[in-house]
Amino acid sequence: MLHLYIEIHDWRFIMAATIKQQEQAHLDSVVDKIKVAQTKSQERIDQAASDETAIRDNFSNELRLKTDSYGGMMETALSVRQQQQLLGERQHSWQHATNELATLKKMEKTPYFARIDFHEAGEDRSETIYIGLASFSDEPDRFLVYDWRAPISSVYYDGGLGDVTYQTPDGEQTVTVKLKRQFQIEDATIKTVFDTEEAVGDQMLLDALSEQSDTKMKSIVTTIQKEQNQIIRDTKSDLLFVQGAAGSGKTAAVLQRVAYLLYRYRGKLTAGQVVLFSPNQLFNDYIDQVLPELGEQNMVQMTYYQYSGRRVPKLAIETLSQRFSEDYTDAQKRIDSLKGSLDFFDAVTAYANHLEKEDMIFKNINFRGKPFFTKEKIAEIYYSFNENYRLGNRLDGTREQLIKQLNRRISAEMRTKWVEEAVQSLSKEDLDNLFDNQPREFESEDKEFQFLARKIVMKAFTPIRQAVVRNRFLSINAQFVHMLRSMPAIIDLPAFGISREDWKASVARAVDSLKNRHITLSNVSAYLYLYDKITGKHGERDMRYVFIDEIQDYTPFQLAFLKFSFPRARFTLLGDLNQAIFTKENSRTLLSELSTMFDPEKTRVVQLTQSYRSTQQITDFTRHILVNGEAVTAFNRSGALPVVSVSADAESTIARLKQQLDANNAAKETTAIIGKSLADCRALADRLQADGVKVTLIQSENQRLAPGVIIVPSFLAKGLEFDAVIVWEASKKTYFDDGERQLLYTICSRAMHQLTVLATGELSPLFGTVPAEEYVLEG
Ligand SMILES: Nc1ncnc2c1ncn2[C@@H]1O[C@H](COP(=O)(O)OP(=O)(O)OP(=O)(O)O)[C@@H](O)[C@H]1O
Repeated sequence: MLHLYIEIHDWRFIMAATIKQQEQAHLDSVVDKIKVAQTKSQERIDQAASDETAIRDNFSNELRLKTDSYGGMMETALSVRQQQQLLGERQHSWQHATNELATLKKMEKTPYFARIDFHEAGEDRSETIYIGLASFSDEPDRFLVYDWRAPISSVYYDGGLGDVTYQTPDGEQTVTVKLKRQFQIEDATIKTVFDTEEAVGDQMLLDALSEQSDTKMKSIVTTIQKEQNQIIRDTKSDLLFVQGAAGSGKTAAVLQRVAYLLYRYRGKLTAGQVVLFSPNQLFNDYIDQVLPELGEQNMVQMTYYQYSGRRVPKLAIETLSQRFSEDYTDAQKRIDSLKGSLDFFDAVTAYANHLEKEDMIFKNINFRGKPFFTKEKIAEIYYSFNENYRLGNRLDGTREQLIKQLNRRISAEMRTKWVEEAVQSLSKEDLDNLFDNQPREFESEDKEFQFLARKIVMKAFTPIRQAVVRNRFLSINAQFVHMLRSMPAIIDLPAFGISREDWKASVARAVDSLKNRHITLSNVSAYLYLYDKITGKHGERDMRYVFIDEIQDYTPFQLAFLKFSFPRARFTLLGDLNQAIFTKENSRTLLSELSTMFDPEKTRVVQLTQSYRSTQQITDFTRHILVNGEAVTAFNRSGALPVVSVSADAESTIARLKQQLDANNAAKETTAIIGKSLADCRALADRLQADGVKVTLIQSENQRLAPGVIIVPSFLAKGLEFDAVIVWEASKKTYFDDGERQLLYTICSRAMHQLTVLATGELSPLFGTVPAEEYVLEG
C-alpha cells in the first residue's frame, strides 16, 4: 500500500511538474508576442510623433497668411483647419499607442492569472481561454488573453466546474466548464499553478489575504468572490444596495465595479461621470491606487462634506470632529433626527412649492447708496407671472424684466447731475479709454456728450447688472431661517416628540451660527435643497453612476438630496448597518426609507456576510460585541486570540502599550492605535513622543496615511484596515453607553491579524457579550 501511495504521489508530482512546464511554455510564447506588440506600439508612437513634426514643418513652410482678399483669408482659414485636423488625428493615435504600450508593459510581467477550458453546446471542440487585467490579441479576433471584464470571464468568478451561465450583450449563454486553473505569475515566471473546482480557490484567496497591509488598498481582481461578482457586474438596477459586514469587501468590490462599468460602456462612459462619496479624505487616499492599477482612471471622489462645502463657499460647515464631539441634549437629538428624515425633505419641498404663491424674501439692489430696484418692486415682478411658472422660471423671468428695466433707465440716468459732472471732469486718459478705437467725430457737442454719458452710465450700472444676473436680490439665508420658522405650520412637531419651544431654540441657534457664517451638517442639506429649488437647479445631469460608501452614516434627507442632485444617475449604496456610528439606530429605518425612493422593480439588495479582512479569531471577537447585529461569518484564516489587557493605573497602561508596539514592530505588523476622540489621541501622541516613541498622529481627514505606527481617532478610522490595531482606553469611563457598541465594533474590526484592547481601571462593560474563550484576558 505504502509503495502504491508513493507511486501515486510521485505520479501526481510528475503530472504537476509537467503541467507547470507546459504552462510556462505557453506563457513564454504569449510574452514573446506581447514584446512584439510592444515594438509595434513603440513604432506607432514614434511615427505619430514624427508625423506631427512633419505636419508642423510643412505647414510653416507653406503657409503664407493671405489676408488681403476674402478668398485669400478663406484659403488660410481652411488650411489652418486642415492642419489642426491632421494634428488632432496624430495626437489621438499617439495617445492611443501610448496607452496601449503602458498596458503591454504591465502585461509583460503578468499577462494573465487564470485559465478556463469550456465547451459550448453545438461546438465540436472545447475552448481554452486565459484571463488577465486587460485583453491581448496578436491578430484581429484572436485573443490570447481576455479582459477580466469580458462577458465570458464571468464564468471564472461565478461557478465551479460543470454548467455555468453568464450574461452576454445578447442574453444568457451556458457553457460546460471542464477546467479552472489559477496562476501566480511573477516577472513572467509561473510560481504556482492550482486547478480548482470551486469558484475562486480558497488557496489563492488565503494567499492574497495573508499579505501584510499597506497604506494603499490593492485590487482584488484575481480573487473576486461569486457574490462580489454579482455586485461588480450588475447593469440592471437603478439602486444596488449592498449590506456587507465589516471587511466583507464592499469597498474592494465597488472599485472593481467602477472599472467594470468603464469597460462595459467604454466610449460612452468616462471616469468623470462616475462619482464616489466616501467617508473621509483619508479613505480617498487609501483607495486611489486601485483603479490606476486596473488600468483605469480614477472617478470623482469626494466626501459629502466636501460636496456641500464646495457649494456654500461663504459658510463654514461643521466638521466631522466637531460633530462627533458635540454633546447633544435629547431634544436636540430629536430635532436632528427629524432634520435627517424624508418627512423633513417633503416639508422643505412643500415650503418651496408654497413660495410659488407668496413669502419669497428679496433684498433691494442699491445704486449710489439708494435702492435702485426695491424689494417690493422685485416681489411685484416675481409674483406677476401666472401660476404655471415654477420657481426657477419665475426667477429667470424676474431677471429678464429687471435687465430690461435697467436698460430703460440708462437714458434717464444720463440726464442726472452726477453724470453731467462726470463728463465735465473727464481727463485725457479717461477720454482715451472711453473712446477706445472709435472715431471721435460727432455732429454736435450734444451728440458727443450723449456718447460719453451713455458710456459712463453703462459702466456705473455694471454692478447692478451683475447683481441681477447673480441673483443678489435673493436672500437665501433669510429664506432658510423663514423656512425653519414656518416649519411648525408645515410639520406636526409634537408627533416627532419636539415641543415648539425646543424648535424655537434650535432656530435661534441656526440664526446665530449663520450670523457667524457657520452651518451645521444637519442644516446644510436643507439649505442647499431649498437653494436649488428656488434657483430651479435640477442637479448634475451628466453624472451617470453615483457610489456612496458607508451609507449608514447618511441620513435619508441627504440621500434624497443626492438623488435629486444626480437625477440621471444609477446608485450603488454600500453600507454596514452594524457600523452606524453617527446615525445609530436610525440607520435601520434608512433601508425602509430608501425603498420608497427607488422603483422596487429596479432595486437589488445584496448581502455580503463573509468577512475577509480579519482572522477568524478577530472576526468572532468583534461580532460578539454586537447584539442583534447583521450576520457576519469569519473567513477560515487562523491567528492569535485578541488580547484584552486591563491595568490598574494609566502608567501601567502606557507601559503595556509600548510593549505591544515593540512586539508588533518586531513582527513587522503596521499598527494603528485607535482612540475615541481627537483629544484622547492628541494626549497620547504627546505622551509617546515625549518618551521618544515614533508615532504619527492623524488629526484631520486631509492628512496622508503615513507608514509606521499611527494614532487615529475613531471617526477617521472608517473604511481603513491595519495589520494590528490597539484600542486605546477601552475602559468603562470611555465606552459605557450601549449606543457606543457600533463604534467599538467599527474600531475593533479594522484589525487584520492582531487586536489588543487596553483599558485602565475597569474594562468597558460592552465587552461583556463576548464569550470568555474568545480572548486572552490580562490583569
Ligand atoms: N475577493 C477578495 N479577494 C481578496 N481580498 C479581498 C476580497 N474581498 C475583500 N478582500 C480584502 O478584504 C479586506 C476588506 O475589504 P473592504 O475594505 O473592501 O471591506 P469593507 O466591506 O469595505 O469593510 P468595512 O465596512 O469594514 O470598511 C481588504 O483588504 C480587501 O482587499
